[in-house]
Amino acid sequence: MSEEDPQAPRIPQKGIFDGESESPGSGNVTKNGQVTPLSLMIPTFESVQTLPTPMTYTPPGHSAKSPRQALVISKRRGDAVQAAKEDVVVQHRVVSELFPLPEAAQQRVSSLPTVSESSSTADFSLSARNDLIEVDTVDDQEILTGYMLNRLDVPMRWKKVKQIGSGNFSNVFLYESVDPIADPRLKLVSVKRIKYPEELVNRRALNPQLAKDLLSRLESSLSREISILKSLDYPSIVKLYGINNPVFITSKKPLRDLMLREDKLPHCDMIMSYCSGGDLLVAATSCNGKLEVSVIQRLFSELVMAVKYLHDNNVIHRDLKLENVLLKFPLDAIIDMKDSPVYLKHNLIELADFGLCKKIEPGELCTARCGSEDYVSPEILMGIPYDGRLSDTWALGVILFGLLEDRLPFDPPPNASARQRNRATSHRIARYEWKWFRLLNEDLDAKEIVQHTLTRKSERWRIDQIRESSFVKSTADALPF
Ligand SMILES: Nc1ncnc2c1ncn2[C@@H]1O[C@H](COP(=O)(O)OP(=O)(O)OP(=O)(O)O)[C@@H](O)[C@H]1O
Repeated sequence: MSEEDPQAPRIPQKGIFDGESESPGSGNVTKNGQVTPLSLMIPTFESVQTLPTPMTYTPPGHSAKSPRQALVISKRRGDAVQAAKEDVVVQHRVVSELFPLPEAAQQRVSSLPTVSESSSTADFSLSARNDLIEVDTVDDQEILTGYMLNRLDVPMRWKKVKQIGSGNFSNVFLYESVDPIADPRLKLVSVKRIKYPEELVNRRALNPQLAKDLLSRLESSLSREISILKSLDYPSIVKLYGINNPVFITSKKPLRDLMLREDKLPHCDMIMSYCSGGDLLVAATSCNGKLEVSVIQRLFSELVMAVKYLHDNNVIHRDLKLENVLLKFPLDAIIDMKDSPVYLKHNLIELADFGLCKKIEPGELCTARCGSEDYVSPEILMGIPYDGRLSDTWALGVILFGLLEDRLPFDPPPNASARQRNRATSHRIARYEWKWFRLLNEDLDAKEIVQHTLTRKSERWRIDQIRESSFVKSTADALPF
């Protein structure tokens, strides 16, 4: 596809937002002059019928948002503070879900890759099977045997220390080497253990077609994540060192191959670099809004360099968010380093979670509606083909705003009325409805980045423009990588 916008469906009704032609904040004006909220429906577009689909799955018994409105609010974010305080990992189900649950029709699910981005399910080995799938679950595995990407023939062993994270698709653990190792980076590693959809694990009423579909999506996203991570080499991007089974590296259809061999769904452990500072969401939240602008500038500039590396290599991330920016050291240690030469010499972050990334052709547009609710761009919400690099720079704007304002831009504003609070985040995103509060009267060059990224795509800054902005340039120029 060309870089030009394809012929997206035009919306005939007045007052319905089309993501490009309406000005932010506009709506239907009634006879008495009141503005009614916009309706967000697109009649047809490939597999998309109704928009926006809220990009969150809320499991029964969980409320999607807690009433507090700050960076600490909502879903995983609400849990994050509690988790940080109690040093526990909180289970959460939010966003960027590749796997619809069987009851998805009634529930709120996001991130279904369109057919063009999923692999074919036609020859999936399950097709010949009955509807029972045995899953090799290893939740309590204390000793992990793994193979380095460059030495797939030599097993190495690590011992589990603790769980350090949890996402929709994985649990993440800290492991420590039990063998003598030459490379000190392999002493402490993080292990991303892929979570299989619960329906597969519990073997609940699984329709074989659905099972095939789920497994096919799982396999394609897993293979994509592994192959792209293998190809990346940048200090500020998480490193994939090894894997628990070489078949995940050597085969293009590892799940099918392993299922044929072992007659059960194999577990997948990705052995990766460890970031002892945890994720930026928890770190920033623990500062209670007191993160200094100079520290934000240092971390954000490095993040911009990481995303520039990706885009220069035709890779889009599609799930940029505070939770996926990992700190190499605890935030306190980073702040204490500020006056040391180390501060600008070494990478302080690693960008993680490449589960939704994609290698693209230079002008290619994407169609998969994926991402995380708070960070997703209007064009993805609208279901029109999108330039993944511009959706990444939108997400960078959300991240920077979040760090500067201590709240995410499309959360209900601090002074929101009850009606505004009840409105979906996607509604505010589609209307580009965000405002400065804390920084309203501040003259800060960081603000121009937010202004030029949280805007319609025809005006949105690309990564090189963010890199050259005054807020990023001075720091990025000083980094040796
Ligand atoms: N290398 C690492 N070092 C330290 N912590 C990590 C590392 N990798 C992941 N984590 C922690 O685990 C969490 C989940 O990891 P990750 O985002 O890769 O999983 P996921 O299942 O793909 O998540 P999501 O639901 O956001 O897609 C991260 O937010 C982070 O807190």
